[in-house]
Amino acid sequence: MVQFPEQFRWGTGTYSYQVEGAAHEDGRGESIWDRFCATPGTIVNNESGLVACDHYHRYAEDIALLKQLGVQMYHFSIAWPRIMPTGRGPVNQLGLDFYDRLVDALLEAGIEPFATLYHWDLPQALQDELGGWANRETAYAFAEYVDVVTKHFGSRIHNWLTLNEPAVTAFEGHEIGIHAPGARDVRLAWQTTHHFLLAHGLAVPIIRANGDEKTRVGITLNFTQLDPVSDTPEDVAATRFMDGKMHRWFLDPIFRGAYPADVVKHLGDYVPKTETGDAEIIARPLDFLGANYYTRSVIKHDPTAFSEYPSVDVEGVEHTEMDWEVYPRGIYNMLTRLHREYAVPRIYLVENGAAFADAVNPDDTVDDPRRIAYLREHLLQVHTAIAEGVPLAGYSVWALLDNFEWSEGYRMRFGIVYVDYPTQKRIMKASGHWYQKVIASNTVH
Ligand SMILES: CO[C@H](O)c1c[n+]2c([nH]1)[C@H](O)[C@@H](O)[C@H](O)[C@H]2CO
Repeated sequence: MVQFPEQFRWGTGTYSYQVEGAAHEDGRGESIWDRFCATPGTIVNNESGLVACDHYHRYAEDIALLKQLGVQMYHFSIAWPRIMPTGRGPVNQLGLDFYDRLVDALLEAGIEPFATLYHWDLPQALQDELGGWANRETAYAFAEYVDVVTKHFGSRIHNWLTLNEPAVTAFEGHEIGIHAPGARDVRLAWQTTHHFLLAHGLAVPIIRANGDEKTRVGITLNFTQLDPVSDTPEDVAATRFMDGKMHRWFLDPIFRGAYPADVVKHLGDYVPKTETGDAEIIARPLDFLGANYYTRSVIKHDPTAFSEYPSVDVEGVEHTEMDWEVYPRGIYNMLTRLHREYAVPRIYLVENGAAFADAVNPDDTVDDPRRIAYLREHLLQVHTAIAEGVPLAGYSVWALLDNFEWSEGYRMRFGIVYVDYPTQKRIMKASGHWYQKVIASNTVH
């Protein structure tokens, strides 16, 4: 049994496009994910976030679940297309009204809102008019949107995350093309990384100016344990590059003020175009780093590869429904690395969880022992990292609800609460009951 620190905060989360639904309601504008999902063949079963978990209407019921769990914090994202339906200019009051209801209900429930300003749902109008994140102008449009939102919520929301996982939306959305907007252009993908980071840096002082003495600002980055399939120089070099692409390309400009030289060298003339002053904007000091961890990837060299090296499947070990290896030690490695190599002032673990084939029993219960085991093993590693001095202030399990899992649609269930989509009935899974006890006792057995 391990005891977590006194002030340690427990949470969970959802994100706008994955749970809200109400895609055409109350003035919400089209997002690139609405457009992407409308393109046949992009999403399993051609599903979309049009209805999702109907959280837009059922948020009070979902906050009651948060209260039942006993969480102290709740991660959610604000949908830019609800606030500024065309991305710039006119503000949609009904969009602000929804998040007013959500935030006020969270505060009423004694739950700290952790708001992410961008979780991939760019207004489609900006994709059409500017080319989306390929255009530097979109970073400035993001800054305008951030100003509107933080002026409105700055006295009630004190924990802000500018972006969620710029690496994932940059490369899966613009290089691999399995995420919106579905581009497949290596040069464009790398250029979007710079515009995401610029958007982040532009947002930081705006959030602070519109906040108060309790305002804290961060960004959420994704981390995967990366190991070479062999110790040959080629496999080791391929792994180092992927660590550069997915981790250091974002950590270094934010915490060290420059892109990693080895990746810049590798990219050659594919390196993004930047402007004087960008590095200083991106490196504006943060109060905390949000970190997401799920799995390990074992990387191998491929002589034809340039920007993406393949991973190999590891036999004989547990995998989740996403075919992700269960590798708890990786969360420890990630946390201690951030502390050791980047001296991050404070870290929140924003997402950690697993998809398993959950099913409802005849008595309306959901047994998910594998998710409990996954969470327990990762939390034990988290505790070890904290005991070694990592400034981890809180942990948030992904996710509160089963939800729209991007290109996988609804077949992947990450929730500690089961969602029966046809009826929208919520059922707390065994893992939810287990997590409730963890929070109540602040211990993991
Ligand atoms: C390698 O996993 C990534 O870090 C990652 C995993 N996940 C994410 N990022 C996204 O932030 C969530 O929207 C997903 O629902 C969630 C589960 O897939």
